Amino acid sequence: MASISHAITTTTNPYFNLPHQTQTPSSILTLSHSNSRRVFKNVGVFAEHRNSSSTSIDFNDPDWKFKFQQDFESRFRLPHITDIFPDSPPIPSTFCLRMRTPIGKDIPGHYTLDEEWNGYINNNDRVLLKTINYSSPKSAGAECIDPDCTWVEQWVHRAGPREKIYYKPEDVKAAIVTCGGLCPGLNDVIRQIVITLEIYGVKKIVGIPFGYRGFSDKELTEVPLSRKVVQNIHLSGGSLLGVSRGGPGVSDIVDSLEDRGINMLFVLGGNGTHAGANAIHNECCKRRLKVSVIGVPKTIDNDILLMDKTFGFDTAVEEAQRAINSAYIEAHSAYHGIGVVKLMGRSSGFIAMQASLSSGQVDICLIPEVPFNLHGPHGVLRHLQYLLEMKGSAVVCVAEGAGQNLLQNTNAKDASGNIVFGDIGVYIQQETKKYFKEIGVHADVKYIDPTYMIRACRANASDGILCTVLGQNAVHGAFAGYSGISVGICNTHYAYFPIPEVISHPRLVDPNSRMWHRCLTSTGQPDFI
Ligand SMILES: Nc1ncnc2c1ncn2[C@@H]1O[C@H](COP(=O)(O)OP(=O)(O)O)[C@@H](O)[C@H]1O
Ligand SMILES: O=P(O)(O)OC[C@H]1O[C@](O)(COP(=O)(O)O)[C@@H](O)[C@@H]1O
Ligand SMILES: [Mg+2]
Repeated sequence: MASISHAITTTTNPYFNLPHQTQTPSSILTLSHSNSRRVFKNVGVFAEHRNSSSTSIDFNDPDWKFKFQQDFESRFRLPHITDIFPDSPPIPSTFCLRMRTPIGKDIPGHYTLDEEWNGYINNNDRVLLKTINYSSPKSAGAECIDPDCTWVEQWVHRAGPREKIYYKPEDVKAAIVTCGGLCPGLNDVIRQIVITLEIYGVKKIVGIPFGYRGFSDKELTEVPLSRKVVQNIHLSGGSLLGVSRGGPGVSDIVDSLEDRGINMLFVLGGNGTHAGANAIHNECCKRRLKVSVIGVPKTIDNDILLMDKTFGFDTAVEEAQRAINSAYIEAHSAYHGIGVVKLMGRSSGFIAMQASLSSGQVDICLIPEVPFNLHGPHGVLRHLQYLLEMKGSAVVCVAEGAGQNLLQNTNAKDASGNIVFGDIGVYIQQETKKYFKEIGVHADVKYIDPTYMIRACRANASDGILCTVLGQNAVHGAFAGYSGISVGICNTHYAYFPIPEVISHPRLVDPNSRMWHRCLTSTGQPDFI
């Protein structure tokens, strides 16, 4: 309901002051949320930054912000091989862009065609991690550090080629391994890593087959990689090297690295794989091995912290919306049709949320982060009945990890230790059929499970670019001497992160975020509690 109130807007920069009714009459129209049924939970909680150091901050200390930033800087410091080998000499980079020096040397302010310009990243370059200044902890999606939601700058390390490198290309044996489930773009990243390594001058490049398992299984042999081998692999989905879950322990993997003489390891995988990569890095440090371990986050679930998105996610959403479209057409063409689509998303509902948003054909979106009831006056089934009455058909999009409390716990785990979920899609399908039968209303329920179809496809253009940049930056990070790091996109820039910071917990959809609110606005669904 709209209500009249008197308010004064405050703004610090007159040039960016948005025109507003407050600037003419003194009374303005503000939107009251008194009608809203939504409960805004966790207001003021910084979703991605919950950590022991920041929760122990004494905000009465006038220096708290300075101390927080110091702590942040040390947490985001990138492990470097000079931590173990302080005398390791830096050498001039063999990755050279000088042939591509900008022309127009006579134009003032432009670099000249001499030593000055080379296209390298300065080690002190930083990327701003958070770009919104929330003026109130009650702002939708506010991620706050202190109770007043004060602006605190948080900087992470910019990714890219450095002027000095810590490996002679002729001494490098690089290996690539792809672990976990499939994800669109794996081949694009493999390809770009190989191409960039070759540009640095590396000759020994191998692929480890079938994830970490390839380090221990004697029947699996290394795959020699070169530009020629990888030239066209991005034209198809999957992974040239194969993937797997489970596999040997960290100690066995590092034994294998030693035996094979591998000193650069590129690990493509999700949070499990990254936990493994970090453990491999730590073990190499313990054994005093000069090895760079670099992670490239791979997961259609998009559940890695601090990044705009992970590669393959966009493609998965695009494919998922095709399935939703089919469900919509089926439902819309049937008398009292209901389409149910189950999408991946173990603990995070990003695919379901984004696919619902992009398709615009979903009436009910269910994700693991938001509890719901199926039965009862506010349950999903009652709303489906309402939708059939009002519009004759309905589409439900459910993430695989949603509503697990409604199912029997199987206690089963996969080879990597991930919980095997009950099938929420099948359950919703069955319960829906039962419900409408019981109330004597005809309902034609169609269930679509496109799970493996959405991750086995080739990367789309946007993911193709992301993969290319991530692959290149992974190699730059290794040559720069970093280890135990991961590369990601952050506010459209590329950054390196210490692995523990991006996997401390799975990234989740924040039910207070604007994106989830937008999804709810789009579906028009109520709360199901
Ligand atoms: N905490 C961990 N420490 C070491 N290795 C791990 C850990 N969790 C998973 N792994 C290994 O990482 C690989 C991939 O993990 P998984 O959870 O299946 O996929 P993802 O990396 O996509 O999350 C598996 O080979 C698994 O054994
Ligand atoms: O059947 P699989 O291969 O275990 O994969 C299923 C899992 O793969 C995923 O798509 C991605 O998981 P990972 O990021 O761990 O590879 C999950 O959403 C899903 O639970
Ligand atoms: Mg995982």
